[in-house]
Amino acid sequence: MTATVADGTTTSARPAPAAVLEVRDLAVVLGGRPVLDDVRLEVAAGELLGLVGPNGAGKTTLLRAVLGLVPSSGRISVEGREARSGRARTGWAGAARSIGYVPQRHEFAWDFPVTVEEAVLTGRVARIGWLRGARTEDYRAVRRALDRVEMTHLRRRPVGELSGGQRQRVLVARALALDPRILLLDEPFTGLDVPTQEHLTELFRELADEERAVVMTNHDLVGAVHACDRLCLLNRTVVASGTPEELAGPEPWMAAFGVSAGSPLLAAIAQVAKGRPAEAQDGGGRA
Ligand SMILES: Nc1ncnc2c1ncn2[C@@H]1O[C@H](COP(=O)(O)OP(=O)(O)OP(=O)(O)O)[C@@H](O)[C@H]1O
Repeated sequence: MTATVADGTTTSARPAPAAVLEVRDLAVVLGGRPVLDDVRLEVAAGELLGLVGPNGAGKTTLLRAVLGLVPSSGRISVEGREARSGRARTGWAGAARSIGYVPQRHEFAWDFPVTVEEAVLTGRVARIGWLRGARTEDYRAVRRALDRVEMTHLRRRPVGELSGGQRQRVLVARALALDPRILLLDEPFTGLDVPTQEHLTELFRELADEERAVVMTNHDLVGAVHACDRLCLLNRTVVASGTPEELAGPEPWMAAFGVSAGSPLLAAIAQVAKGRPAEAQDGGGRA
């Protein structure tokens, strides 16, 4: 595992496994303003990566750039195949089948008159296509995804009648309906109670342990330090990245978040990072 700090310092504890998602020199300009610059990121199979940074740091934009939803330049490769090279989109259609995306909950049209099952089926569009009908295998994939998030019993419920936690599970199931190698989750815990957060964290851990690369943005920094194998501290560019243990010191957090040395946040992060169980320090359930 490698910890890289923006000043170029790199420490390496063991060789990094092959990256399933690789981002190089990524830049995004929106409304004439640079939002991301020189972003470099690698995520390996089996890894749960926390993408953290202050409001407006570009976390959502980074996920959207990986999905090809915002104009960008740089190189993005998915499972070893280039989805973007320079300014050219080369293999985005193929990449879309490998990536499951869970947007922020408010981005989904919950007042649309569809059932849970139908909403999850929309996650198969990259495989089915817009104009073809769903087949038995698609409904089977939906059923498996709903089982996974324990929502099968609510499959005929209109999505507008669901609670916040149930809606979050539907969005996760919708992403899982593709059986993706990469899962991108944008603030999956916002507005959820602690038991629901813990339950979803366990699920994300399991999904990573199945050799998926899981990336989640999270405003709960202490929670991210506790749960993730590795953290990427983003503020327009990658300020630092490494395991929670490698990032236990205050400097990267002060640089990324602009907090002062006396911030209680720094002590909480250090305490959680150093107190993580040995198996978590070794990358969760990964071999
Ligand atoms: N469509 C857009 N046009 C212009 N600027 C945009 C657009 N979308 C996002 N931005 C700007 O890009 C910057 C990064 O936004 P982004 O939503 O990626 O940040 P974030 O780290 O996810 O923030 P938060 O934690 O508040 O959700 C912000 O300054 C935002 O105003």
